[in-house]
Amino acid sequence: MTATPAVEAYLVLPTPAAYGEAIDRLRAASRAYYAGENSPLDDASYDALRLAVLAWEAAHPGGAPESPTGLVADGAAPEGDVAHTTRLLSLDNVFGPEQLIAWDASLARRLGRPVEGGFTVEPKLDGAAVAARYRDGRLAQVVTRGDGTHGEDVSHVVGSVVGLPELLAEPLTFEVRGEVLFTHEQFETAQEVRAAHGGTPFANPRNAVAGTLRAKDRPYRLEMTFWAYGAVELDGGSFPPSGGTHAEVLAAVARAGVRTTADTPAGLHVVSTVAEAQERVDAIAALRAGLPFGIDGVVVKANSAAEQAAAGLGSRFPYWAIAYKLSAVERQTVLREVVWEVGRTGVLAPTALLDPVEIDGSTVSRATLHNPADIARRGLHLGDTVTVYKAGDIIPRVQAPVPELRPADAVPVPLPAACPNCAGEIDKSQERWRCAKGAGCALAPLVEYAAGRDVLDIDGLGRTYVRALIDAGLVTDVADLFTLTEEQLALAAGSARRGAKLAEQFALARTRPLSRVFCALGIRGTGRRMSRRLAEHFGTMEAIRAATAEDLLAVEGIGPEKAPVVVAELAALAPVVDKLVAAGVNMTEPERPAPSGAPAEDGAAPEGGPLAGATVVVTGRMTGRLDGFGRSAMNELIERAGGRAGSGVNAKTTYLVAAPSAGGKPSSKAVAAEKLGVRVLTPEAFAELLAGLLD
Ligand SMILES: NC(=O)c1ccc[n+]([C@@H]2O[C@H](COP(=O)([O-])OP(=O)(O)OC[C@H]3O[C@@H](n4cnc5c(N)ncnc54)[C@H](O)[C@@H]3O)[C@@H](O)[C@H]2O)c1
Ligand SMILES: [Zn+2]
Repeated sequence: MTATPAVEAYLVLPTPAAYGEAIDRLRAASRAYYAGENSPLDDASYDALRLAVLAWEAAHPGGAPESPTGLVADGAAPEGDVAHTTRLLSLDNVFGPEQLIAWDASLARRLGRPVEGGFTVEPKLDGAAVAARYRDGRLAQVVTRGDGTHGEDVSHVVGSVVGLPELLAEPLTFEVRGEVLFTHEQFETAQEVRAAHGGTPFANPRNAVAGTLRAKDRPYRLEMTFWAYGAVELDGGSFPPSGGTHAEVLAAVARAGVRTTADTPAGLHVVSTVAEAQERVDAIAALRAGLPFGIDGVVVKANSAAEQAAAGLGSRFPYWAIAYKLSAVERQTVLREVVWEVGRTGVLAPTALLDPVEIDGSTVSRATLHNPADIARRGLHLGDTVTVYKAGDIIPRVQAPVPELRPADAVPVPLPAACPNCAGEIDKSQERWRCAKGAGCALAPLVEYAAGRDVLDIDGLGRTYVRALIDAGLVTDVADLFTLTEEQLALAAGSARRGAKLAEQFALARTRPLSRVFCALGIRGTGRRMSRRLAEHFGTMEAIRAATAEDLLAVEGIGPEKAPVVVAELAALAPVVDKLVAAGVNMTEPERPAPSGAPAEDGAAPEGGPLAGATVVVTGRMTGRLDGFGRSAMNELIERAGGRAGSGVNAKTTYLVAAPSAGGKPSSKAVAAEKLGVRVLTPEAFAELLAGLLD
């Protein structure tokens, strides 16, 4: 897989007037962007416009002395008064493999020979550049990039940036340069803290960094993270040692106690040729969706300090480094409508309908929203231009509105007054609203889910039969499934033969473990994993029913908010559970044989187990003994073996379980695993490892 170019379609500016207008738009966008305000353009649109301006300038040399394209931050960064030790520059971009090769060739022309010292490849962290000055081991000052020669003093952030310690173990004096950003987790927290203080939500993590660096008198502090990608001498000090390579400088910085790009899950890689660099770029691109922070590209640098010095600096960027841009994962589009659907547990799920927009290789026209409180916190209006985020195979989500672009007739997103499914009352006691009928409201999705392979596994009971049974009034809750006669089934299934087959399946379904039966009930917050934990902890349905909210707190993942909800909903479902018991459905969880050594106490994840301490990522269809194991069955298996199931391959992954793909082309996860030296196991080999658990 090759990382796809971010911008494929180039705009063409037809007239000098269009060119002038484009420059004005760029400048206005940059001013907002670098000040941490909402830009009227998303990055992809900004980049496309900038490329058009560059193309016009190339065709009309000397035409525009006032153009921002040659300046750091388009000359639009807020003015600062702290002089940089040496200029702190931006990076030039490439958008594809050919351009990377061309960059290598241009570097060779500057050096008068091909690059000999090799290259480094590291993530392009999507935050804001800062220079942090350590004097005698103490963090003395933090300065923004500004216009590249002068930046703003933002030392007020000292103490709230992970990776940038206030005190080093040794009394070193030097300046470290790197990126400050909000990890996804820190960003979520930041949004909550900000909302709690009545602030408007940040449009995205990058924008939040720019704003947070500049905000000196906020009543709250937001934690951010720093990773260094360079260091220079300060006050004539002798650190970092000169003459080394880029990788050596970062290693020295790391030893001093400051985090570097090498410490990120994407890592810092040293390679000899630009072809190898391209492979690393692709590998990091494949990791992107699973990274705990945003990246907008991959940076390739000449590793040798001598070659860096020989290549030199331009006005806007160094010639010895290049940013390989990845496609934007965030775009702006218009929020047209919000639809509400009732899920299997009766929860009302809002979905945003958007003007279609291309993000990360697919067209997005729907995105998830969380709940009414969250919609209100974000201040979303119908008609708003909103930022939408999507990476890899995650479900697109609406991040925030751009209030500056709100049309006059925009209205706050209307919230439903009645259940959109049954028109009944809504229970608003929790942040996630729910039909007062609970799982009883949306019977079809509940029964379809219950019949699914990962739950009661009633083969042959698909959507159509479920609807037919409900329409005929034969099924009014999940328990009714088990009292259906063969004749009734035959009627719904359309033939006696199929009816008999279904009856056989129902007989099997009666024997499923408690965890699956419990999951079929549709209690809020009890998906497959939570149902399994509950069943393993209590052992029998009777014990779960007898449990108080306090008893439930002993189960991992159940907190004081969820516990009473589970107790109340289970109590409300008493008639259904009684009917299930009467129909002879199994109500116990089989004892798990403790895999090895330590017996599993209270059904908690075993301490030992063949996968103890391991993180396992699974991709593709399983084969051999694991044939038919879906994602949740695999996760269950991994957890039972004492391991942790991961979703994306990164440096912490122990194994990737992947069937060799039919076309012979490895999946992006397999490519990433190979680059990171993660062991790849076939489903057969993995089954072998867990043989004791599969019998
Ligand atoms: N939406 C808008 O209105 C708007 C306006 C201006 C700029 N932008 C976006 O910003 C980009 C240009 O901004 P820029 O000039 O700040 O450059 P940039 O952000 O594209 O690249 C340079 C920066 O990358 C950062 N960086 C991250 N990881 C790095 C690493 N490992 N090594 C070295 N540097 C690393 C540094 O902060 C450096 O200053 C545009 O391509 C555009 O996408 C958007
Ligand atoms: Zn309802």
